[in-house]
Amino acid sequence: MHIHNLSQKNSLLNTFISEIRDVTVQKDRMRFRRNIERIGEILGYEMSKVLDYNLVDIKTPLGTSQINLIQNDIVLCSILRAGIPLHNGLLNYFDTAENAFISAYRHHEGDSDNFEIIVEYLACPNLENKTLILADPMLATGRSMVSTFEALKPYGKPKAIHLVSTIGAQEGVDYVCDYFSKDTHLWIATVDKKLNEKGYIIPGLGDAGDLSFGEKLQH
Ligand SMILES: O=P(O)(O)OC[C@H]1O[C@H](OP(=O)(O)OP(=O)(O)O)[C@H](O)[C@@H]1O
Ligand SMILES: O=c1cc[nH]c(=O)[nH]1
Ligand SMILES: [Mg+2]
Repeated sequence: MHIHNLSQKNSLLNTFISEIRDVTVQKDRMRFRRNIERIGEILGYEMSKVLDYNLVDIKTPLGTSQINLIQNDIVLCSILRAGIPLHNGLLNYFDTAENAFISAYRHHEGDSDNFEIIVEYLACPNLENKTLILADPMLATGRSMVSTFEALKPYGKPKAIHLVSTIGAQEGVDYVCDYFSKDTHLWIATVDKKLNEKGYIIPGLGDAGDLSFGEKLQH
């Protein structure tokens, strides 16, 4: 897998990462969502550099200008619910993309720290020969990404796969590396060292879904 960990180079991205982590700043729900969206915009821009381009003639009022434009048929698939702000950020730049949505959540049996990933809602276009962007802000164990991709398989074989995330744990990065093919790209804002016993990224940021949309009841 091609891993692009963007925090390895200093940039404005660090400001947005620091704000989604900061226990005080992250309480501003609108700012939290907007920062995830801004990170999505930056990750999308970086990803655009490895897409396929065609030389196109653009007619101006005074002549013709030639420019390379993206020729990939992009399908942007996000994992509900925490994926929504990241989806919006990517869609701000890939404005003609087709869209897919899938829900994945952790189901805990009673008080147990163990959980299974439940995939329920799925709306997806044909993926055959498309460029699939699979977005989820948190890559903790990596199981949501993998379960999601398994559920997408009946929709066709993409010609390229780009995983997009804001904060990952090394364990989750290793897990998706083992599962996805070598030519898959991972675009990630930063990677933390570990997970706690409940599968939360440490230091991470807490629960991205709750921070974006409010706490949900466990069921
Ligand atoms: O890599 P994993 O270990 O699978 O964990 C990451 C998943 O956990 C979060 O979703 P959550 O289950 O909290 O659902 P939510 O979006 O409704 O908050 C997050 O948005 C990912 O989908
Ligand atoms: O740290 C984590 C792990 C999974 N999901 C989150 O929202 N945060
Ligand atoms: Mg959550």
